Formats: sequence, C-alpha cells, structure tokens
Amino acid sequence: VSKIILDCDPGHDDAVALLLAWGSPAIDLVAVTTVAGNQTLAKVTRNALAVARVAGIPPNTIPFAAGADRPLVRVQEVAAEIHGASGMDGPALPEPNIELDKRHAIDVIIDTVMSHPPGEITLVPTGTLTNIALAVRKEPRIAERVKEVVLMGGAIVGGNWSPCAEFNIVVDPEAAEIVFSAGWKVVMVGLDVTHKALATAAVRERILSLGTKPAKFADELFEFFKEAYRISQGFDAPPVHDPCAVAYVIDPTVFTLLQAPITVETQGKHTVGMTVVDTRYGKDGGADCKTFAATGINVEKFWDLVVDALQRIGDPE
Ligand SMILES: Nc1ccc([C@@H]2N[C@H](CO)[C@@H](O)[C@H]2O)cc1
Ligand SMILES: [Ca+2]
Repeated sequence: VSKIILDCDPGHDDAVALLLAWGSPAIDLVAVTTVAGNQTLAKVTRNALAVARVAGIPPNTIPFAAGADRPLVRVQEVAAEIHGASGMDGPALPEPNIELDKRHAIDVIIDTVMSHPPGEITLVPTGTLTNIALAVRKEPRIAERVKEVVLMGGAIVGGNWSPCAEFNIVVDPEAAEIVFSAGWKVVMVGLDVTHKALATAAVRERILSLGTKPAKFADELFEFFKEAYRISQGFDAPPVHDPCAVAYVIDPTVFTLLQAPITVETQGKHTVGMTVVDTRYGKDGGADCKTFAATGINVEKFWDLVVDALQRIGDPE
C-alpha cells in the first residue's frame, strides 16, 4: 500500500483523483492539501472538502490543509473556462463536514514526510507546483525522504495553455523548475497520456451503472467537463488528467515511462512553461537521471481502477 499526499486544485479531474485515492485499496491517503490553480485557493479548498463529503471521508481522519494562494512570482491565472466560476461547476456540492487543518499545506507536507520513515511518503501533485516548491525550500531534507513525486503536469510534446505548455506547469513555472530539479525522483504524467484518458459515453455508462451517489456525482462532473472541453478545446469526450497520476502510484504497469532529463522553460517568449524532455541520452536518460515522463497508458486498465475505487466507496451517506 502506497502512502500518498494529494496536493490538488479541484477541479473536476482533481475530484476524480481524490475519489480514486480514497477508494483504492492500494492507496493510504495520509493528507490532502490544496493550492491555487484551476480557481482561487478559497474555491478549490471548498471544492476539496465537498468531494471529501461525497467520498465519505470521516472528519478527524485525514488532514485537509490549504496552501499557496498564488504562484511564487507570476500573476495568478485560473481556468474558469474549463472548470467554471466555482472551479467545479456542474454537480450540487454538499456542505463540508471536515474542518481545515490549522497548519499551512506546506507544513502538513513537511510534518507528514518528516514524521514517516524515509522512502514511505509519495507526493502526488495534481495542480500547480507552488506548495511542493515552497515545502522543499522550507525543509530541503524532504527531497531525500520522499519516496517519489508523481505529478500530473507538463507534456513531452504539446500543451493546453499554450502550444507547448501545460496549465499546471505554466501558471507557476518557477515552482515547477524547483520541483523538477530538487533531486528526488519525479514521474511526470503529462498530456501525452492524460489526453487518452477520456470519459467516453461507454466509460460513463459503466460508472453510472454502479448506482451510487458518488458515481452520479462523478458523472455530473464529467457532464460539465465534457461541454467545457468541447467548447474550449474541441474534444468529443473530456480527458480526465489528474487520476492518471494516482493510477500510476496504484499500478505503475498501467503506464510506460521514458527516463530522461526534464527541465522547465521559465524565460521563453513563446515557450515559457514548456517541460523540456531531453531524449538525446537513450533509455536511461544518462548519468544519474531522476526524472521520468509517461509515454503510454493502458486506458482500459486505468478506467478499471477508477470504477473499482468508486465501487468500494459505495454510498457513504
Ligand atoms: N484547460 C485546462 C486547464 C487546466 C486543467 C487542470 N490542469 C491540469 C491539466 O492541464 C489538470 O490538473 C486539470 O485539473 C485542465 C484543463
Ligand atoms: Ca488539477
């Protein structure tokens, strides 16, 4: 069982990542932290607590903590055209029943990592990397204590916020550069694979047939996400990015990886936020390469994990 901290900005797909992490028997969700990204910090935090209620996460079990409310250097950008004004438009959101932890998210991350043996905690960021960058700057020792960082973000080729930059990276590229160069193992689950994790009609039928409230909630998320993605990016079905990072932790064989140096462009006029994956060094990425990029995904196995997790969550209320 993998112990993870989910650092997220719910976000329709972050919500599915949280449901997957909570429902999967292969994951021990030890903390949830939020970061400004898809929407403002207040909105994504409220959304995270609403998803926790849907998932039936009992109060006083897992710390939920809010983190950075803006990027390190640049002006905050949100993705309202995809996630709506609330950050999770579509389903009615239940009232939260979990009180936020008093600590800042980065202190929950640091305290959790430093209080567990080395190599036990996996960080799973599915939003901007502001919290992760601040945490490793405040307590550099987490870089050698964390098992690995498995993040949804970036792309080997392409982008969704510019022709060559993905939202989570480009909104805070300075934070991303800190994370990719901190010395810990980083697995980048980027658009190359997440754009294949589509919530098609068949997938939604499978999920709805579970007949539970969390399944219905997920389908209502997909309905809004589908329309937003159709209008803004011309997709027939919405790519559900964030649960791909959690799925990698559950079963790495669902993905194929490329070991290669990855750096983040922070100066480019046309290329800022690009994750530059250096494929010149062949299969092991050259000496002491700690960064990996996902190149392939078994989409059927991915959705099996999501359906299984929702099935195990059942109907908590
Ligand atoms: N257009 C768009 C913008 C942001 C996101 C969010 N950022 C990542 C994908 O770019 C995911 O974490 C998702 O929550 C998705 C689509
Ligand atoms: Ca996200």
